[in-house]
Amino acid sequence: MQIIAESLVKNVITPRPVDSYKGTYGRVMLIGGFEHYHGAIILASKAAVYGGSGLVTVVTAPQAIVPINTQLPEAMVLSYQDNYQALLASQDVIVIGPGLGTSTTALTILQAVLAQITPQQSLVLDGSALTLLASEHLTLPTTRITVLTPHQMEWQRISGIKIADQTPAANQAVTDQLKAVVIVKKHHSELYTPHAPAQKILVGGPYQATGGMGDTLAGLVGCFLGQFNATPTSVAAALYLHSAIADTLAPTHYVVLPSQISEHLPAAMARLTMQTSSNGLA
Ligand SMILES: NC(=O)C1=CN([C@@H]2O[C@H](COP(=O)(O)OP(=O)(O)OC[C@H]3O[C@@H](n4cnc5c(N)ncnc54)[C@H](O)[C@@H]3O)[C@@H](O)[C@H]2O)[C@@H](O)CC1
Ligand SMILES: Nc1ncnc2c1ncn2[C@@H]1O[C@H](COP(=O)(O)OP(=O)(O)O)[C@@H](O)[C@H]1O
Ligand SMILES: [Mg+2]
Repeated sequence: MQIIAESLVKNVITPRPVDSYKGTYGRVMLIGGFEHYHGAIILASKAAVYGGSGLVTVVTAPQAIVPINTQLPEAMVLSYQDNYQALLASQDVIVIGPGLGTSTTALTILQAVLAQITPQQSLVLDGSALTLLASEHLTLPTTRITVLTPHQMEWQRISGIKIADQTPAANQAVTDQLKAVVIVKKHHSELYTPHAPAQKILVGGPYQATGGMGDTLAGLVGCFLGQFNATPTSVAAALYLHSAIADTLAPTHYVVLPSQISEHLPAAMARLTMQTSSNGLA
C-alpha cells in the first residue's frame, strides 16, 4: 500500500496567488449539529475555517445557531428550516453528517442534498450521513468527487464487511463499486480511490482517540476540496495533515483535542509552503 508523505501535501498546499479573493478558496456548506450533537458541526466547521475555506456556511438546528456564531463568527449560520436549498447551488462543496443524527428530519435533509447536488459540486459524507446511507440504502449522486469518511463500524454498515475482515482487497472492491473515495478511519487510516492504488498514513496515534476528531477531519477534507483541486490527492493531503499536526502536539499533549488541531492549521500550512526545513507542523 502506498504511504502518504509530506511531499504530497507540499504539492497540494501552495502559496496563495496575490490576485485572489475569498471566492478563490472555496464555498463550503456544512450540514449537521442536531440533537445533542451541536459540537460536531462546530468542530467540522472550525476545521474548514481554519484550513482556509473562503466562505463557510453552516446549516443546523435552530438552537445551535447562537453557539456556532459565538464560537465561529467567520461562518454564516442558518437553520435547516430556512431556505438553505437556495444557497446550495452556489456551493463548491457540501459536507453532511457530523452530528446530523438519524431522525426523520435528518433523513429528509440528506435525501434533499443527494437529490439537489450537481456534477460540478463535491460531496463529503461523514458520521450519521453514512449510517443513514447504509440503513436507508440511499444511492450516491453524480458529483465532481464524493468522499466517504467512515470509521470502521460505519464502514461495516456501508460495505457489509465486518471489521475483522476489512482487508485492503475487500475495501478496494467495495470502493470500486461505490465509485466514491473512501477514508477508512482507524490507527493509520487508509484511503481508497476507485480503480487506483490504495494509500495509508503512518502519522497519527491514540492521542487522537477523542470525540470530534473525525468531525474535524470531515471539515478539513471539505475545505481542501474547495480550496485546492477537487481530487483524491487533496483528500490525501487533508488526511495526512490532520494527523501530522496531532503527532507534533503529542509529545506535550497526552490527548490532542480536535479544536487544537484546527487552531494549528494556519501555522502548519504556512510552514509547508515555505522551503526551509521544519521542526514539526505545530
Ligand atoms: N461533540 C459532538 O457533538 C460529537 C458528535 N458526534 C456525532 O455523533 C454521531 C454518532 O457517531 P458515533 O461514531 O459516535 O456513533 P456510531 O454509533 O456511528 O459509531 C460508534 C460505534 O462504532 C463502534 N466502533 C468500532 N470501531 C470503531 C472505530 N474505529 N471508531 C469509532 N467507532 C468504532 C463503537 O464501538 C460504537 O459501537 C455522528 O453524527 C457524529 O458526528 C461524534 O463525532 C462525537 C462528538
Ligand atoms: N489510535 C488511533 N490512532 C490514530 N488515529 C486515531 C486513533 N483513534 C482515533 N483516531 C482518529 O480519530 C478520528 C476518529 O473519527 P470518528 O470516530 O469519526 O470520530 P468522531 O465521530 O467522534 O468525530 C479518525 O480520524 C481516526 O483515524
Ligand atoms: Mg465520526
